[in-house]
Amino acid sequence: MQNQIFSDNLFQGQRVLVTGGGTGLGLAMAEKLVSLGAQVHLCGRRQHVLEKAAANLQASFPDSRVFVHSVDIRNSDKVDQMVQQIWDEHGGVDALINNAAGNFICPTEDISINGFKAITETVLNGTFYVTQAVGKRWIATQHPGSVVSIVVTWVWTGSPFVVPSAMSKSAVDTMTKSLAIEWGRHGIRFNAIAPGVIPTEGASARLRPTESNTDALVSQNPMQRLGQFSDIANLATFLLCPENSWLNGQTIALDGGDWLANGAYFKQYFEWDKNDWQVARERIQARTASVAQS
Ligand SMILES: CCCCCC(=O)SCCNC(=O)CCNC(=O)[C@H](O)C(C)(C)COP(=O)(O)OP(=O)(O)OC[C@H]1O[C@@H](n2cnc3c(N)ncnc32)[C@H](O)[C@@H]1OP(=O)(O)O
Ligand SMILES: NC(=O)c1ccc[n+]([C@@H]2O[C@H](COP(=O)([O-])OP(=O)(O)OC[C@H]3O[C@@H](n4cnc5c(N)ncnc54)[C@H](OP(=O)(O)O)[C@@H]3O)[C@@H](O)[C@H]2O)c1
Repeated sequence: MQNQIFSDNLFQGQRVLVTGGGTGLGLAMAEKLVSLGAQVHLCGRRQHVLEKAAANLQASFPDSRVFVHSVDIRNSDKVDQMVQQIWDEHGGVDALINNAAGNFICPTEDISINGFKAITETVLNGTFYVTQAVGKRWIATQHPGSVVSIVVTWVWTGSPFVVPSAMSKSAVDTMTKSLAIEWGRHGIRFNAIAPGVIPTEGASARLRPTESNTDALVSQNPMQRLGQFSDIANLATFLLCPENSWLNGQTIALDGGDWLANGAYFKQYFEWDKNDWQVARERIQARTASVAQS
């Protein structure tokens, strides 16, 4: 089942850095690449989460080579140190998946500047720091490379109640197109995936903190289902395949056609009153605190 679309060992000899690779969609993409022979580097802030993910991958794929890097991508110096270490100790990477992100729902008029920065400095600045640190080494060594960035369908629709994320993901979408042009001549490709809802613990806790029933999301979707890890793992793998060397500058929606049919998410939150928002905020912040302490 795992390797139905792709031939075994397709990524043998390929080395891939996955930001936010210790959980959710990042881990799903990393697992797929490992299953096809890739060496992967997982980056995230929480060392124990990364170590657990790496141990599980190594248990499932005993020949795999998985390395972890506990780094907050908002810190440009730490990002550069991580990438230099990867080059010094492992000879670099051949591909990068920009997947790490932060987000929470909040009426825009109520977001503090710190809240705005927590999201934008991760999604916009952090993505740039990692991309530049990797890309400049590829250019210096005339090494071809491929970047896949995970954005979201609200780069086309906009989205209420997640405006710092929407602004930042649009910037990453624009980076994808811009660097596809600027760095194409160095053999570096840029593409992006814009998923619809693929349930993960991290996203559900921060975007749907008070509702776990997804029936309405399923029934509104043209394909009558939500996304699965295999959906994004397969598309990321396809985009990163070195054989796809003319596939550059594209952002591909992966949502079963949902945004075409329904537009922006979160319109149901227009019904919420102050109390609903307070409850949502408390739940999101309790979740962030429990994750930080775990
Ligand atoms: C269709 C689906 C699309 C999915 C799109 C996604 O990206 S889903 C990705 C989901 N995954 C994640 O978000 C994982 C990582 N997220 C996180 O770690 C957190 O959620 C985070 C973004 C806030 C970053 O955590 P930090 O520990 O750096 O930040 P910290 O907890 O100190 O909060 C920073 C500021 O944000 C404010 N803040 C946090 N949660 C808030 C909330 N619900 N409503 C209002 N404000 C909030 C805090 O009060 C603080 O401001 P003050 O100091 O002013 O009080
Ligand atoms: N799930 C969906 O429905 C959906 C839809 C569209 C797009 N997306 C996108 O898919 C990506 C993955 O989301 P997910 O649903 O899998 O959520 P997730 O599990 O919460 O993933 C976010 C990852 O980013 C890491 N991270 C967050 N801030 C970081 C920072 N400052 N530095 C380094 N790493 C950081 C987190 O690890 P630490 O907390 O340990 O740092 C975590 O591993 C995100 O880009 C998200 O916007 C998701």
